[in-house]
Amino acid sequence: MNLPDDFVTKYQRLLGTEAAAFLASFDTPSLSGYRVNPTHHDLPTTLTAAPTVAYEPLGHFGSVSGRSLMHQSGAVYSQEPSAMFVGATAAPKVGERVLDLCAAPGGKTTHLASYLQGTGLLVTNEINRKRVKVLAENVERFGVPNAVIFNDAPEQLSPVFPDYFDKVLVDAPCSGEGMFRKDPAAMTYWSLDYVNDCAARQRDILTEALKMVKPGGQLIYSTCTFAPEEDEQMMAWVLQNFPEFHLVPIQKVGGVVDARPEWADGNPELAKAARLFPHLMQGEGHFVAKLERDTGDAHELRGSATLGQALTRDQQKLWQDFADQVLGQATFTNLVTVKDQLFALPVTLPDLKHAHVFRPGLHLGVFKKNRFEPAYALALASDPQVVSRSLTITADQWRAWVHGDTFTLTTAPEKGWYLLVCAGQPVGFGKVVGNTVKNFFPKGLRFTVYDH
Ligand SMILES: C[S@@+](CC[C@H](N)C(=O)[O-])C[C@H]1O[C@@H](n2cnc3c(N)ncnc32)[C@H](O)[C@@H]1O
Repeated sequence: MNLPDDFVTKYQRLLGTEAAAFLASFDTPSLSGYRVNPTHHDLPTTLTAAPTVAYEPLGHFGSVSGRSLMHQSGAVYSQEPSAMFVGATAAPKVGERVLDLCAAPGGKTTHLASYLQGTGLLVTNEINRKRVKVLAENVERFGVPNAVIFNDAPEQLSPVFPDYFDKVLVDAPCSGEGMFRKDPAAMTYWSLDYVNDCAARQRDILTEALKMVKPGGQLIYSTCTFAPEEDEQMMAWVLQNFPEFHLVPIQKVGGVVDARPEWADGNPELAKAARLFPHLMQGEGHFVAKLERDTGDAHELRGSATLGQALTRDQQKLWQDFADQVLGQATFTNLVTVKDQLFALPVTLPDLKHAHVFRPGLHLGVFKKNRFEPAYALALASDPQVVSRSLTITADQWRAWVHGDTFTLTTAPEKGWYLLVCAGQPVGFGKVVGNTVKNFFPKGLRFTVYDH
């Protein structure tokens, strides 16, 4: 691989005798990976028996097509193996309040969601307007029920959530050196100056992110770059400027190694952070650190967010009829409508000030005149083993479904909405009329499955 000259010189100087192995790793193939969704059942053994990633039991080596049933239904999330170390380090506990500040396209967010198991609160934010849509699609696809999605700059969120979260993840925009092997295009905008620009932006992001960690809470900082300016030096800067934070050790397995204090101010504490080098482990380059805030008093929050409107009596009845008939024992609380769209909010949020909510919670559906149409997001968050009305479809019918076509059944079941299930996986809500299944697969997500 034709690496930038300045890059080669810099890492020869930093790594000394190790540099040859490091630089040679850029000419070896990058590895793909995926995480399985722990809320899904009946996954094929071809997925679950593939070699696992040392630090993440849900993670496997291998690739899953974006046009496959397992991908579409949210049974898996494709993620580069080293990136899984970030979520595994954060490992939020059931019931915690978690913030993913730089979240699109959603790899870490969906991973954090697997740890939370639908409990607590997952605030997931993306500053970029286009990218927040992709984040929302992935959160929906993975069937995450407890996420609120924001589209804000960190400085818009920090006044809303002071001292609020048990865990804050800053998966920072960075110079991307760790991705050169997987995505050589990342080299085109790289320069020594770019590294310094990224570091300046990371200091701004961290300044706001640290304000949102509650006393005793943790901030996980990660990059996919080798640059010490963005890694050890960034953590040294936090320790020097925010004395209520200290680094806590990270368990290192599978070739993950200590960070390099000598690449910053020499503070031995920095070795508690982790480096993932492609010449030492199976994955791309990453840096991960875990900061913890001292215990103490938290800022008292006043006021609460007014999100959406309460349901009218008619809307309540339409929703309840649908829930009783199709969902069975599924229960959702905190229901609100936003322009006739129905959402279940995970919890009461504090006063949102000037923040921008992109999705206030799980999208349940939409009220249209005198009927209720269930949402795709609700289908993918539904458990086929729990809902009372489901329809098992064949692989060919699934292909028609994701292509946007109606399809016919050999017998006509009772008219109405059904959770369509293919090979045990939820794939959407279809409306059965006679022996026809009307297609409600979202237009923007439709695709063609080609034969190999
Ligand atoms: C490394 S990517 C995040 C990847 C994501 N965590 C995942 O695992 O899928 C960094 C993200 O930070 C966003 N970003 C860029 N500038 C930012 C800023 N000033 N504040 C917050 N986020 C920013 C980018 O748009 C990008 O989506």
